[in-house]
Amino acid sequence: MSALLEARSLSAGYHGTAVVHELDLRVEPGEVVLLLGANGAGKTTTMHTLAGGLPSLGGEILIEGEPVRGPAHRRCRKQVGFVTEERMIFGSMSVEDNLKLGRGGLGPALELMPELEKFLRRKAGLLSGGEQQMLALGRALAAGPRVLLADELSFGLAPLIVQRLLEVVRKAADDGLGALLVEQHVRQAMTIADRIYVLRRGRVILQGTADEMRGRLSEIEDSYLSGAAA
Ligand SMILES: Nc1ncnc2c1ncn2[C@@H]1O[C@H](COP(=O)(O)OP(=O)(O)OP(=O)(O)O)[C@@H](O)[C@H]1O
Repeated sequence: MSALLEARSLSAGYHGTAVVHELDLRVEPGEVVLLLGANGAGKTTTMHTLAGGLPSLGGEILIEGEPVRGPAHRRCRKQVGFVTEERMIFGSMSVEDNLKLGRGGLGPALELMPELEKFLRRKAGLLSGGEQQMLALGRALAAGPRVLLADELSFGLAPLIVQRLLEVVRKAADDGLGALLVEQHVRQAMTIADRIYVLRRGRVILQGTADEMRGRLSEIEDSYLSGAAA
């Protein structure tokens, strides 16, 4: 069976110079997959390339078994949702209007994130960082993507909010979504993850199930995720 999202020997980078080399990665329906690595390992470059914001420098990206090449809007049509730490919301618009702008509309977003109901008339820019990210994630998931790419979804947020955002992603995966997450909150993210890839200098140096990795978490953090290991 085809993976929802697959990178085959993907090279990615800037101005023709690869910083991610021959990456092989799969996300299956129902899976939450973590992409980990120290600063500069190539996680964001990988996510932007998979999302279509950066052209790939080699290899293939397949969505539901079909190779994709086009720019980001073409990939969105292929049902890839993308959320980043930059909280893609319209700050001067109300929460309600932000949700209505999403392809999924208001109802499904509120079902996913009932917390947003009490803020509907508030300008999105006045919400806390965590509430803004709930808005961005709720809107992205309400659109019903097959794949969610989330780059530092919970950057700078309090643990309780991080837990809530991760729970929502887990629930969506339980309903059939495939999610690829880059997360600084490694221990928390591991609690909802199925599989993990660890990148170092743009190459996968470790991969396995979350169960396999959980027992080795301290070692993984010391060896691969510290700044010095980039
Ligand atoms: N716009 C850019 N132009 C040129 N090189 C870049 C650009 N953005 C990132 N890089 C380089 O690409 C490499 C990978 O960076 P990337 O941001 O993908 O890593 P990362 O794993 O996401 O790190 P971090 O956790 O710090 O965000 C780094 O060497 C970085 O300096």
